[in-house]
Amino acid sequence: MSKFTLTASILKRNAEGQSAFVPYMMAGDGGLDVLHERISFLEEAGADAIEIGIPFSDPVADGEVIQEAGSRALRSGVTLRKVMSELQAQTHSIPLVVMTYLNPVLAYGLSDFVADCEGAGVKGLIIPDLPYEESGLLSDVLVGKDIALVPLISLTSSAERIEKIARTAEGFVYAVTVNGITGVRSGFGSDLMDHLTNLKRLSNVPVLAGFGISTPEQVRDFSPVVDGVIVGSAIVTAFHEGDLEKVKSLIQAGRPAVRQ
Ligand SMILES: O=P(O)(O)OC[C@@H](O)[C@@H](O)c1c[nH]c2ccccc12
Repeated sequence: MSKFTLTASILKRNAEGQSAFVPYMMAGDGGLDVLHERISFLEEAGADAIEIGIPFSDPVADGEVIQEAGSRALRSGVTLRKVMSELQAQTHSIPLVVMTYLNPVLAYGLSDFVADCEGAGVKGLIIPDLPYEESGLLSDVLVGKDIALVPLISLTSSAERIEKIARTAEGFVYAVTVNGITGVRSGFGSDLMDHLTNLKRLSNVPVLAGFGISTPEQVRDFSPVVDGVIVGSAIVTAFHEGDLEKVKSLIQAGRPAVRQ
């Protein structure tokens, strides 16, 4: 068993012959009041971990759908601090992965942030603007904690860099499937499956694909190649429109998948 709860949750799903599913939701979209309800819904629908986005004023990696969800949350006054205290108020058994840009974390204070994550059931962090070379800043404070610092690997990284990041990854490897920002895509590059197979070979932790995956068919296409998928924009849109059946069908799409 891995030392991280986050990894164990993904491996457990894979051990059942199924692909893991990690939905992304924007904290505070629809109001902070619905945060716990949505987490419970995703957990009951079969998610293996939940990526919780923190709204931020300058979300450089986010596409239109996530940006708009972030703006809605910001307009209603949602901050990292408010999300953390809401998460601490009621914990869930599903591992939570907080996705935030670095600035709000620095403003919060690194060690306060990590302590509050521990009290909130946060089992992983994704910080897209924290480069691998500077990850020591945070990993120093995470030593001995059950909070994985999940790295993103982009398609344009050099082979050397890919290898280094994959070998030292914690929690899982977030394999970014497209060049560019988050959001719905109709197709993927032809070399993508080779790239993902290579990442799986190099990595000691599960490899999850994310960016541009928005339909049950796409979820199914990825499930034989990687250990799971991350779906953001499609989930955010479905919640915004109140289409809970769509959320369920995305989560169930890779199951039962026939995996080797
Ligand atoms: O929305 P998509 O294309 O399904 O991609 C997932 C993505 O939204 C989520 O993981 C995410 C939202 N913002 C990010 C910033 C960087 C990396 C990842 C993310």
